[in-house]
Amino acid sequence: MTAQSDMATPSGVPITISNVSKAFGEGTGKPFQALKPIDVTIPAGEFISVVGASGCGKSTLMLMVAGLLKHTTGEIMVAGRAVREPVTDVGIAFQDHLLLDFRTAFENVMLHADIRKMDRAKLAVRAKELFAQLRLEHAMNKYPRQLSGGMRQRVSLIRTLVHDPSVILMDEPFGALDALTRLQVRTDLETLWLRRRPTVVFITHSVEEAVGLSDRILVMSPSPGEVIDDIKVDLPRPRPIVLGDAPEFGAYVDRIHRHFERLGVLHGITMPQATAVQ
Ligand SMILES: Nc1ncnc2c1ncn2[C@@H]1O[C@H](COP(=O)(O)OP(=O)(O)OP(=O)(O)O)[C@@H](O)[C@H]1O
Repeated sequence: MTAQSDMATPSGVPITISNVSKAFGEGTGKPFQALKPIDVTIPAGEFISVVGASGCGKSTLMLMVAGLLKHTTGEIMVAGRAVREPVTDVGIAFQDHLLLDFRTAFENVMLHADIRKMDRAKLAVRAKELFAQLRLEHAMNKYPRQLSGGMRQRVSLIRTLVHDPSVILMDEPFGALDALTRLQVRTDLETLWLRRRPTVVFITHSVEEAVGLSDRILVMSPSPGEVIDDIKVDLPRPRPIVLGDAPEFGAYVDRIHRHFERLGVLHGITMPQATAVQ
């Protein structure tokens, strides 16, 4: 297990979200308040997850941090600079792997060389290193249609990480995977994150996945979303691939489920009082 003090120096940068809200359709006479004001400070190198009911505004928040959507109020700072346009030192992953059919896995990863005008030889070295770390060397020269869903998503993960961005934004990246593959990719992500510690904002519907991966979890209320709990996950790393049996893990999961039950997002939960984290 890795003590906090033994972990790699963060390559990530801090993110500050101050009084940030979002209303869609402003000026139409019928604006829709998607997010209430949010205040969150994310230190460099932290892995933070956001959980909440469908439609509570998780993706909206992520897109605003990426500078791909304008916030209605407040200020977002990434590495001390106000976000007013798309952030470039970032890796973004979505539920859909978004690989190009006509490029091999390797050439999909190398897209950055074309788009970001990066040194191709240097990027290729890093790409091969990541393919090896994820045990995917055999897939490098295959086309997406020749790969399984899990392999495609891992190639997409490599593409998200290959340029070593300071910030990684992931929107339900494992949502389309089967349960077993999901466990494996989660563990792979933690391994890769521990090596360089970029700052990660990870959106998931899986409370277990959030606890398995995060330093901290933001719990959001149903729409219009606001942060109703900010939980520090004090568990050693690397975390085991199957977390279910550890009582301290279950206590975090229970705490989040209880919020969802109180808010009417989940119904009929009966959980042991003894393990609840306060
Ligand atoms: N461009 C838009 N115009 C109008 N409303 C929008 C727009 N984008 C999102 N919304 C609305 O804002 C709310 C928040 O959407 P968002 O996609 O951020 O939720 P989410 O928590 O990520 O949901 P899910 O978990 O289902 O992906 C939803 O009610 C959605 O319909």
